[in-house]
Order: sequence, then C-alpha cells, then structure tokens
Amino acid sequence: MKGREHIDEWPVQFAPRLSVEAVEEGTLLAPKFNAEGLIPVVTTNASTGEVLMMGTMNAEALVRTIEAGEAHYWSRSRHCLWHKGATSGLIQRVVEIRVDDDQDAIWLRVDVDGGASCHVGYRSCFYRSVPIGSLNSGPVKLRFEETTKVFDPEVIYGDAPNPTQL
Ligand SMILES: N=c1c2ncn([C@@H]3O[C@H](COP(=O)(O)OP(=O)(O)OP(=O)(O)O)[C@@H](O)[C@H]3O)c2ncn1[C@@H]1O[C@H](COP(=O)(O)O)[C@@H](O)[C@H]1O
Ligand SMILES: [Mg+2]
Ligand SMILES: [Zn+2]
Repeated sequence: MKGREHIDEWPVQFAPRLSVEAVEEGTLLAPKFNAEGLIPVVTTNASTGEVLMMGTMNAEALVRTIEAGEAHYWSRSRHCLWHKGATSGLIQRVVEIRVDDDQDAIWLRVDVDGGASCHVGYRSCFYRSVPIGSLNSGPVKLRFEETTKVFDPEVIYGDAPNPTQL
C-alpha cells in the first residue's frame, strides 16, 4: 500500500484467528486468505439482490474497500490490485460488507455507477443460465437472461487485452 509499506501502518487492522468461537461468534474481523493470499468475494446489487460478480481480494484490496467504500479486487488475470471502475467509470459503491461464518468469504452489497458490472457489457457477469433437465446430446445450450448490453466494451475499454483466458 503506497506510503504504508508495513501492514501495521494500514488504516484497517485484522484480528488474529485465535479460536473457532472467536472467528464464528466474535465481533472482530479475522479474514482467512488462502495460500495465495486471496479471499473469494461475491458482489450483489444492494437493491435487487442480483448476483453481479464473483471476484477475489487480497488483504490490500479488502483494506482499500473498507477504507474507501468502493470495491477493490485482486485481478488474477492481470495480477494487480483492481479498483473496479477505474477505467470504465463503473464504480461499485459499497453499501454493506459481510463476512461469512468462518470468515473465508466476503459478500459486497453495492450500487453500481452506470448500472453494469461485467466487462462483457452486461449488468451481471451471470448473464446466462443453464437449462435444467435438458438432456439432448451435445453441449449444453445456454440461455441469455440478459439480452441487451448496458455498454459497448469496445468503446469503453478500447484495445485493452480481454481478461477472459481460455
Ligand atoms: N472490468 C473488468 C471486469 N468487470 C467484471 N469482471 C469480472 O470479474 C471477475 C473477476 O475478474 P479477474 O480479472 O479477477 O479474473 P479472475 O476470475 O480472478 O481470473 P480467471 O481465473 O477468471 O482468469 C470475472 O468474472 C470478470 O468477468 C471483470 N473482469 C475484468 N475487467 C477488466 O478490468 C479492466 C478495468 O475495467 P474497470 O474496472 O471496469 O474500469 C478492464 O481491462 C476490464 O476488461
Ligand atoms: Mg473468472
Ligand atoms: Zn463479467
């Protein structure tokens, strides 16, 4: 974190994970980051509950999100701290941050400037559904639940590399 190189200088401190009871029933934030230093984050629309994104944070992204009230993630495809909307203006304003029982998953409830959270141009990253019970042979055919894009990624992101990796 720029100008605050040591974790003790960060504006938000996490508690140590000293007991199951403290983690599950206590009142201190003691997040569990995985071996790569990451924690999964599910982000929903604060008004509608719609799931918008599944992302990851490192400790710095979580601290910055708490500090700024705007969603910050760790981009695994671009290997950098990612302030969502820094390029596109599609900032996610955090209404509430929740942590799950064992504190190894984060839930962000957000309002989104511009109404879209997906780099493909849709409102939600989960813009397609998988039909239940369709057992025809061949690949499962997806159904588009969102049919119009909120924005045109080519206009917004230009020639930036597409983060979707095959
Ligand atoms: N803007 C987005 C963006 N919005 C939503 N998402 C979704 O966020 C999820 C996490 O993205 P990551 O890049 O962290 O990828 P990952 O899932 O960790 O890594 P993979 O294993 O999938 O490669 C994915 O489901 C993405 O589809 C985005 N992923 C990438 N971007 C890129 O971020 C850059 C900045 O965009 P803004 O933040 O909108 O300014 C642009 O280059 C965009 O292409
Ligand atoms: Mg992904
Ligand atoms: Zn997406």
